[in-house]
Order: sequence, then structure tokens, then C-alpha cells
Amino acid sequence: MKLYNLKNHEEQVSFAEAVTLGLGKNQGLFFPTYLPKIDSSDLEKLLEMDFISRSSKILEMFIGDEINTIELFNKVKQAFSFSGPIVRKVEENISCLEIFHGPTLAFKDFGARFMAQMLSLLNQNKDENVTILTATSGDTGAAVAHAFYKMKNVRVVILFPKGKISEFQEKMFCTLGENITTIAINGSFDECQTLVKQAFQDKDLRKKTGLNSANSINISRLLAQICYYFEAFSMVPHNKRKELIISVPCGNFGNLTAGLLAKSLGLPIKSFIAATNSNDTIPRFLKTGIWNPKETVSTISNAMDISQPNNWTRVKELFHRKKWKLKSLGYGSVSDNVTKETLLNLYKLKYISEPHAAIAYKLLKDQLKKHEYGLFLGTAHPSKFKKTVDKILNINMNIPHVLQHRISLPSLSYNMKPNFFSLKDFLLKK
Ligand SMILES: Cc1ncc(COP(=O)(O)O)c(C=O)c1O
Ligand SMILES: N[C@@H](CCOP(=O)(O)O)C(=O)O
Repeated sequence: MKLYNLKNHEEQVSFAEAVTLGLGKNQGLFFPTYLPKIDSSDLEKLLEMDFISRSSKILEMFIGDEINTIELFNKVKQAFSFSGPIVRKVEENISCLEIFHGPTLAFKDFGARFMAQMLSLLNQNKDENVTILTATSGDTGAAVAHAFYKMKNVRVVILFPKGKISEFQEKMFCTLGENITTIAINGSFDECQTLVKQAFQDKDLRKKTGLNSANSINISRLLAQICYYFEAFSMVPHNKRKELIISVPCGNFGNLTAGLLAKSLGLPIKSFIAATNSNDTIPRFLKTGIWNPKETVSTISNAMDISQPNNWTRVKELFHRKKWKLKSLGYGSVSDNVTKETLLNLYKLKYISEPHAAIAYKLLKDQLKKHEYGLFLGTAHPSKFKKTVDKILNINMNIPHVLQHRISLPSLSYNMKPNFFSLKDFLLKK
């Protein structure tokens, strides 16, 4: 597999290099040179396969002969060894694709665990130390921490915006210790992400720490996420497949990028809706054509509190390469008040959701036409936002065991201002 740097197309790397480098020169993201395409008879066969076999085939189409078929299958099997996606009917023509049944109760488990498997494979004969620096607005942190927990030669450092993620999200990754270090940054997620990118610019730091990132910067994260779109499609009734609309709650736009890559492979999804909260840089851009990110505001869908979404350049590139029109992409933003109302409406339909998925549902409900069938993505387990959801719905939700186990443990995080030199110093000394 060859990938090019979106900021400098001359920089071309293999899959192994893209996974171990994370980010290209000048903070450029890597993007596949070749976009595979499945023909319709192969698609039918693929859709009949089980999740692991099909996912290995899909990943092989991108990765090519860099990893042998059996090895890749075994790695995918290990990565996805948890409860897979579930389609839950909410209304006659609307269902939720729940992708939050993994070890850290969010969709990030798919990408983070696949990346961990890839890195362990690619580094198996090396004895070098690696630092995985990752920014999180709530869920990536936990998935990455658990995926790399106690992995030999790997140190994980996670930056998160202090006081801006839910208490239970924080408990999921700040209580682990061992090779997992967490830093509460006095700032926004965007500032955490900027610090990660600045670290990549610093050659000295990069070399001394063996720097990498497990954010969706890393292409292995995104490739893994393509797989659950195929699984979702295989679970949609045959007579609804031609009219499938998928609404994606967006923050850093990795999930949407993966969905669009699934479509580019030949999965006949009619269209997508890019759903955001009040951090609406993309909906405003799609409406006006003007790129004008505003200061990030805190919302009850905190994992989507991002105003400079990293993957938008990949989305634009894919539309350009496929000659798709950006105006075919549905979009919209939802305020906190409407999110709360929507959670209540979903509850009346006997579905307990959480703020991120509720935003995707609201826009789907508003935009879906009569003859269409809609899926909205359930990206995190509602219990991760227990306080908020309990208060809005006036309930006392049960907490899954994995979370229950962590909530009484103390947080082990350091504190830091959003200052690159403080971070550099920390990474070199600790
Ligand atoms: C629960 C939840 N929903 C939606 C998103 C947004 O996903 P993405 O950053 O891939 O756009 C996130 C952040 O990853 C999240 O944690
Ligand atoms: N919403 C994410 C933000 C980081 O996104 P990523 O996909 O680039 O890792 C989170 O939960 O941390």
C-alpha cells in the first residue's frame, strides 16, 4: 500500500511507514494512492461473510501484500475480539448502529485495537522504545490506553482538556498507570491536538522518544473503522439497502472519513449526514464555502467539542479523487437544548441514548425522506455520560461492569498548561 502526504504529494510511504510515522512532513496526513473498488458480485459474497473474515478482506484490499493474509486475519481477529456492531430498531425506518460494545464502551475500540495489533506486528523484531502521544476529547484516550496497556517498549501519553470530559470517560483511562500517562491540559481539545502536531514537528523530540500518535492522524485507525460500515450494511434488510442514509456524529471527522472510504470501495450507501454540535465549523463551511473555525465551546456532547477537525482534509481529498460533489453530503448542527429534547424523544420511543448519538438521530429524523431508511451511529455507551443522561431522563441508569470497576479508583493525571515546551520537557524527562 502506498500513501501520500496531503501537504506534499512527493512524500510517499508504505503502510508500515505510515503506521509507524503517524504523521507526514509539515503535519501532513497520509492518504492512500490507490483506492480499491469492489465489483457488485464480489460485494454480495463479501456481505455474506462473518465480520472478522470480511474485515480482513477489506483491510487486505488497502494494505496489499505488505502483510501476509493469514497474519492479517489473525491480527484482525485479535483486534476485534469483542462484541461487534448491533443494529437496534428505534422507529419503523430508523435504527441505531451501536458500535460501543467494546472494552472501553465506544467505537474507538475498533481503530485503537487494530492499530495496536499492527504496531506490535511491525515492531516485533525491533527493540526500540515508542511514545504514543494522543489527544482526546473523551473516548479515544480510553480506547488507546486499553489497547496499548502494558505493551512492551510502548509508552502512551494522553492529553485531554481538563474538566471538559465526563467524569466516567476520565476514569476509564486516567486510573490505569503502568505505561499509561495522562495529562490534563488547561485548554480545549483543539489545543491538545495542536500540541500533538507540534511534537511531530520537533525532530529532536521525535527521534529521542520514538514518537507516534494513535489519533485518527494514524491511517491504521481509520482503515479499521471502514469495517463496521460493511457489517452495518449486511444487517440492513435487503429491501431497504438502496435507500440507506447514515448519520454520523462528528468531531474530528475520522468516523465519517471511514464511512466515505467504505462508500468509495463500492458499498452502496446513498448518502451521509455530517452531524455536529454547536462546534459547527464544517456545517458552516458546507453552507457558505467559508472556512471560519470559531473558539471551541463546551457542550454536553463533549467528545465532539472540536472546531478544527483533523480529518476534513482527507474528506475533501476523497471527494476530489472520486469526483463526488460536496453538496451531496448532508449536514447540520444541533444545540444542547435540542439535544436534550431529542434524548427525551428517544426515551419515549423506549431507547436510552446519549448526547452524541442523539445529535445524529435528530438530523437524520429531520432530513430522512419517506422512502429512505436511516441509520444513526451510536458511538458511546450512554453510561459514559450517566450524570447528564440520568438528569435529563430522570432515571438511574445501570453501569456496565467495566466502568463500575474503575469509578472508585483515583485519577493519576498530571496537570499542564497548553505549552509545547512544557510538554517537550515532560516527554524527555519522564
Ligand atoms: C462518543 C463520540 N461520538 C462521536 C465522536 C466523533 O467522532 P470523530 O472524531 O471520528 O468525528 C467522538 C469522538 O471521537 C466520540 O467519542
Ligand atoms: N472525539 C475524539 C477526539 C479525537 O479523535 P481521533 O479520532 O482523532 O482520535 C475522542 O474521543 O478523543
